[in-house]
Amino acid sequence: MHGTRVHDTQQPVISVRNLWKVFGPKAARVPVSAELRELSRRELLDRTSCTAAVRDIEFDVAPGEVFVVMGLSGSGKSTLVRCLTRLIEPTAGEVIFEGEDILNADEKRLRELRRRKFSMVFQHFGLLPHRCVVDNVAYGLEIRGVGKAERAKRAGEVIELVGLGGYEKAYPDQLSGGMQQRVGLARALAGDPDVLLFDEPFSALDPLIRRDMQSEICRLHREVGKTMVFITHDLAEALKVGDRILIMRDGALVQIGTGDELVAAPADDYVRDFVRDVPKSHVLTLKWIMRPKRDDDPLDGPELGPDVVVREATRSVLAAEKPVKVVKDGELLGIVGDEEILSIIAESGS
Ligand SMILES: Nc1ncnc2c1ncn2[C@@H]1O[C@H](COP(=O)(O)OP(=O)(O)OP(=O)(O)O)[C@@H](O)[C@H]1O
Repeated sequence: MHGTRVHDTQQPVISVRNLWKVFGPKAARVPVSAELRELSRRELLDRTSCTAAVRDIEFDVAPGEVFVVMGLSGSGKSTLVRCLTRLIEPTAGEVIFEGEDILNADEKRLRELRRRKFSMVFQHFGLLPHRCVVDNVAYGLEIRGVGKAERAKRAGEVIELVGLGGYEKAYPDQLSGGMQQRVGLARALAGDPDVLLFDEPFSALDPLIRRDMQSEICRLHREVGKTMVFITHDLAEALKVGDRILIMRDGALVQIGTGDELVAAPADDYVRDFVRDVPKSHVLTLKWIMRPKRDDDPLDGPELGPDVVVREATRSVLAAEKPVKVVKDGELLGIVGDEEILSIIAESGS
């Protein structure tokens, strides 16, 4: 969802600092021991019978951002996201939500936060089988004590929003997987939470339906602008829905960046492996491929911005008789000619 960028001046919705989740006996000693903290996953398990599922993670999520957490199976994605609402109790660290450290919240406050501020969408929908669509969607509102007429009105609105108008009285087993997940989405949106958390929501769906649902998330995000934290192990999905992507390995943070940053400048071989098959021309923007101006460059060619995706610029660069100037706020940042474009296209295999 390009275009929504993080602004440094905005107060983050979620700030995570030095977060650890260790499973196993006497887990709390691990984050505070200079020696144990440094052990590899295997060494830690052998020495202490503990698994550090989340190791010293830090990040901020900006208002309205779609923040993706990605990594191979077992890298700690689900544990990390569950720690954000204390569905899993963190071992150490801070989770600041709208200025409040929720690790200090008591049970009552935590229940309130989960009911009003966060909503989670799971891979296996978690719908109530004996309730029709509208009653599933309204369930959270019912628990909050919202009156019947208001529940029905709000449920009707979000059912329309996710494209399920007409199915209000259907039961979950009468719906396809994609439609059931739309019900899951409507249910999550019904309570108007500040943050939506998605745990691999589309992994159980057929590839075509999955693609539709990814587009649906982009559309919903444009329409409602909610802050979202989205777990996936699929890079194409991460690139499609995410403003920024956090890559995890063995519980630790490897890199955080926008899709083009990860593809252009992977932090290590693990990230490089993830992004290897991404068609570069679809992700990289002109700022990554431009070269410095040379003295003999004609400067009366067309202008394009640094954030134009290479694929979108290809036609105009190749059609232009002069090299294209990459310009932002009137400043010449660099030059892109046929050579720069063609080398990226060749690498992309597209
Ligand atoms: N309750 C638990 N007790 C002990 N170890 C656990 C527990 N839950 C998770 N782990 C371990 O923590 C690590 C991270 O698991 P987690 O499920 O967070 O990874 P993931 O990246 O979400 O994987 P997947 O994509 O397969 O769901 C794994 O090694 C897992 O075995």
